[in-house]
Amino acid sequence: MTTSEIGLLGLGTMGAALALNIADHGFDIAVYNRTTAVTRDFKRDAGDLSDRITPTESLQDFVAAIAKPRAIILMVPAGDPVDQQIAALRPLLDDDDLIIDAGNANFHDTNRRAREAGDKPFLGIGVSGGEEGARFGPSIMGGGKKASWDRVAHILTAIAADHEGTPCATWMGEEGAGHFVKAVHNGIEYADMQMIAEVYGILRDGMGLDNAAIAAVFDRWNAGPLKSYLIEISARVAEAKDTDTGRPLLDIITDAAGQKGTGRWTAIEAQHLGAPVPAIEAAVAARNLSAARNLRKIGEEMYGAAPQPLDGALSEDQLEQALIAGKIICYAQGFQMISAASTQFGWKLPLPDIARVWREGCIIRSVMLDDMATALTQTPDENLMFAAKFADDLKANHTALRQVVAQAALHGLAVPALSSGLAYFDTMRTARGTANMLQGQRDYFGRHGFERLDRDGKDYHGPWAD
Ligand SMILES: NC(=O)C1=CN([C@@H]2O[C@H](COP(=O)(O)OP(=O)(O)OC[C@H]3O[C@@H](n4cnc5c(N)ncnc54)[C@H](OP(=O)(O)O)[C@@H]3O)[C@@H](O)[C@H]2O)C=CC1
Ligand SMILES: O=C(CO)[C@H](O)[C@H](O)COP(=O)(O)O
Repeated sequence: MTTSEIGLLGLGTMGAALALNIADHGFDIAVYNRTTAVTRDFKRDAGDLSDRITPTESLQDFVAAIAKPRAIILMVPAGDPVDQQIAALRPLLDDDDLIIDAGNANFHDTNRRAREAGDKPFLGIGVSGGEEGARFGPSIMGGGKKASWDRVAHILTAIAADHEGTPCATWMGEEGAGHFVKAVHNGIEYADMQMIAEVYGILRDGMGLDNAAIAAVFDRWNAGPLKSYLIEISARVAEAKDTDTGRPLLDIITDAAGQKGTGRWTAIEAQHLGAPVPAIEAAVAARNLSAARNLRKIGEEMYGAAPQPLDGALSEDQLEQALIAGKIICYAQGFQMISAASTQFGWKLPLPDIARVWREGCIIRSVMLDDMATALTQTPDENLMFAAKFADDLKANHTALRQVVAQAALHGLAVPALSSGLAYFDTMRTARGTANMLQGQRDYFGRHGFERLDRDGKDYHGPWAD
């Protein structure tokens, strides 16, 4: 039997698309799936690529079909399935065979698995782009030993998205570095999506636009500074019709958002790192609250429906500007978090390269990331809000963000991520804040002490100390 250059286990949405992508780039691939019928269907439906695909129906046959030293991609749900598959595979493998977890693992799990693997090669790679990205060019964020990355870099860079000749696949650092960067990517994704959804709510409830008009607004914005995959697909979602009923699809989708955990992990980790990402945290909270549909129904019955028409208080241009400002602020938070993690975990995460691999292939790809890559190349650890290009953009657009948040509040339209972004902006441009009151309170009730502006030293107390 001819042996394949690489193996892939888990032919779900992402695994099947990734396997076809690998085959499409000329690499022979062995595949295995827990449910055998899926493997057979996959081979049957692979068309011209079928010759490059070796389907297998047992782990033993799967391993035997891969050339040594082997490289095996796992594309199964994060958590126990990954541990189960590693445990099942390792006894069948040689010590120099490489296992690559390409799902959305929690980076703490990837750290643990890398340590458990010891000298046996193991990579954790974040893959973004959804099904289409996986099939035709995802963004890939690698973590683990550099030597292991180098063994498969020719395949990963070949299948990755391409931005003007540069592949969107980069090694980020040791152990869970790749999965950490993917988690922050997803956190930014949550905030970006939430801000778009909030603006959709204003267009719908505040301005009374129908779905087709909203799609047209998003399409128009997609030709300007907001040009991005998420704005583009928001237009497609807004204009879609339900194939069964012919009704606008958005009107029949339940207003409760799912989540698999990456946004929540980002918010939790940001708290551990002391690197605040409040827009991302607001987006995670908004998803949680979206699930509380029964409570929201009770609230509406009790208080009356909040959203009120804006009666011309806001223009579409102001909404566009508010989204520009909000987007810069949420990316600034994400990159600050990556910078903090880089120091905390000793990873030396390449911030400009991270912006570069996000320019194509991934869900948060946008024209803005090009300028972010340039800004981060000049000053990698600087808050993007202070980079000249984005400072200019924020100066031009923050007033609109303020007006949108203010008018939304006055008219009962919930905009938690935009509000949080504005509060972050205002906090970060206020040299004399209000935490002096917090320190006074802490000292009053707990003798925690405070610093003074007019003297050196750390442990002063107020007159209540006696
Ligand atoms: N969908 C997306 O847009 C993206 C997903 N990801 C991540 O990629 C990974 C895979 O996601 P996706 O392809 O969407 O998931 P799917 O649910 O479509 O597919 C899951 C695959 O894993 C297999 N599987 C599930 N549980 C086990 C198990 N315990 N042991 C062995 N095999 C198992 C399934 O096999 P079977 O056919 O037998 O059920 C199936 O092949 C996840 O970590 C996800 O978070 C990353 C980026 C984007
Ligand atoms: O990683 C992804 C995109 O980048 C996946 O689509 C992920 O499932 C999205 O997260 P969630 O399911 O929590 O919305």
